[in-house]
Amino acid sequence: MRPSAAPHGTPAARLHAVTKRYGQNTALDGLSLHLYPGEVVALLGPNGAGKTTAVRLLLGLISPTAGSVRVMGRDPRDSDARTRIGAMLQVTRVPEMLRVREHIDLFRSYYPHPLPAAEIVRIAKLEGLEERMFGRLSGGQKQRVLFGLALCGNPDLVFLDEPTVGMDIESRRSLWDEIRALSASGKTVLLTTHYLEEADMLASRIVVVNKGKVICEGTPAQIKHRVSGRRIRCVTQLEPGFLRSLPTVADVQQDREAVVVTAEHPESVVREMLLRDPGLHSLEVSAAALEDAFLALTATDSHQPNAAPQSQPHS
Ligand SMILES: Nc1ncnc2c1ncn2[C@@H]1O[C@H](COP(=O)(O)OP(=O)(O)OP(=O)(O)O)[C@@H](O)[C@H]1O
Repeated sequence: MRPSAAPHGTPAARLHAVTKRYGQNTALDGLSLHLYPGEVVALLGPNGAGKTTAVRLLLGLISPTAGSVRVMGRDPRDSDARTRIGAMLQVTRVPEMLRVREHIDLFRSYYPHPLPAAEIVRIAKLEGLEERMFGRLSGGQKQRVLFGLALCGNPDLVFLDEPTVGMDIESRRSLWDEIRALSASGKTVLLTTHYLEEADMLASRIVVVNKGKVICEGTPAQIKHRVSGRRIRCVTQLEPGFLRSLPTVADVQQDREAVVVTAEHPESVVREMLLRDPGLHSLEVSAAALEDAFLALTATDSHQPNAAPQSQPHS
């Protein structure tokens, strides 16, 4: 079972009331984020929300304008902190002409207590690829190498930025298993992803960020619960404006030829829709998904720029 969303104890890493400005642009606005040992935390948010900025601060690559950043109780630029962190970033570039084995050996040499190379090969499923040049690997294989390199120093804290981009379903699922194994062994994982299914499957806690602030956090189930109601999906001639006027309808979205209506009481909404449009077809009613919750949360926040953050910071 996954841990609860209310961890406690000493955080492995924390951002406390952090503001980060780039000139006039406020990327993070008083954001607090605590990561506890054994957690897989998914940081979600629309483009430009501040996710990368938060990760770059925790990696010590940039400094906060205000607030404090700590990794293992230290400044993240401190070498003791840095050697306990592993990162797989979208921007990670490694020489194309080095072989996989050479990359692993090189990365292992940066750390005082590296994992054995064979262990990296096993965890990242690189068997048979050791002698291949990095530049000759497929996109998904490159991702697996970068995952392996992030683990070379046997880190306590691992940052994974969109780790399964470009992977086929089998590789994605096997990487999820490895990420679960990392957290089961007490390591802390911070994951950013645009695949909400990935956050749903992996995260013990989801932190939703928008415009540099935490707008919501909790287990995937708690986040989904924030969107009460269910999803009605069907193909209909009825106008979105009319659908929005029906009792308990919270949201109406077009999805290709279908319309997706979120409503507290789908039965009465469906009844009314069928009455008004006898040609309505392809009807499905399902529970709200994480995607619905995410869209509803970030949309509400966009409409209310001064909405109070709803996180529950840990002291
Ligand atoms: N070096 C920089 N100089 C100026 N502005 C920046 C810089 N880096 C980020 N920003 C701005 O800060 C805000 C947050 O950016 P950030 O990259 O942290 O968002 P993100 O949530 O990671 O987005 P995405 O999902 O698109 O990667 C954005 O408005 C971005 O344009």
